[in-house]
Amino acid sequence: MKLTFTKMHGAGNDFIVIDAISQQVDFTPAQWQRLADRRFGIGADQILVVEKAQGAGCDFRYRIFNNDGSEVEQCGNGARAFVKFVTDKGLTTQSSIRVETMKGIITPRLEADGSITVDMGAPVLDAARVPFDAAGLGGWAEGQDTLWPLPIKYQGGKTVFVSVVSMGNPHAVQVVEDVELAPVLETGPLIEAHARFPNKVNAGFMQVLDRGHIKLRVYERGAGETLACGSGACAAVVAGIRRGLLDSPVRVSARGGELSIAWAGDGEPVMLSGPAVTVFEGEIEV
Ligand SMILES: N[C@@H](CCC[C@H](N)C(=O)O)C(=O)O
Repeated sequence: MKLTFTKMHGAGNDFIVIDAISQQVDFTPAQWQRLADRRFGIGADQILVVEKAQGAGCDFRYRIFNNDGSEVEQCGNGARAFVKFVTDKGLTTQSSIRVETMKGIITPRLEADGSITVDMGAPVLDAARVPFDAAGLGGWAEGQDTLWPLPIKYQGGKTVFVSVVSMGNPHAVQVVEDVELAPVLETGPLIEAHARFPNKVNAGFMQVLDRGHIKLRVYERGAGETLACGSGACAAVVAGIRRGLLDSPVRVSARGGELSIAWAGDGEPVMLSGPAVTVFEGEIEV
């Protein structure tokens, strides 16, 4: 069958976006993997699938697949691409859209100036619900946050200290001195697959430049290091504010572009803003 798609990105985090309202889309993990493959397929960090809403009061359902074929709960940069896609394709005329994801409802909004802001919902800060297995681990308080020691098999054995946050999907965030020198590619996979995270985890490396500006790299679960991670930016800013290092709003400089995160504190939703760009449209035989 022939599948039409749109190639998009948000700050360099790239997506294949598929309209599954007008097309039959029911692929295996191996097929998703092949579509996202940069040599044998179209190439992308994630595939975003736009479907009709299932529940009342929602406008669409939004499914997300990592480039390893796994289906996941959340994608912040993807949510902005999603809004641009449904708007450009004439699937909605609303500026505020209620979208079902695997982990709840998110509410992205197309602003009058064309920028897109996503209400990502309130972060989950209870370690067990991230999920993170803290049994027998001595975490300690820093500000309102808890830092957890995570032993990893790197350079003969190292311990990294992480904040754990769920933005619908799990994140482990550590503060590093210089993000460009941080061993993201070496330790990212070890943190991603650490036994303390039963669903695996996205590993964030944050350098604090000042109280309103961070540099961030994220080794994404199921996708490797990407040029930006929206939910990772939210998790890093939440951890930084709770640790007493940052004040909202925070500018997040990723390798692929800039994001802006605002958060009023525990129980409040995290607001994510940033770009969404269409690169090309295409058709592929699946
Ligand atoms: N790029 C994303 C997150 C995509 C999902 C993530 N890799 C996971 O497995 O949780 C974003 O912008 O949030």
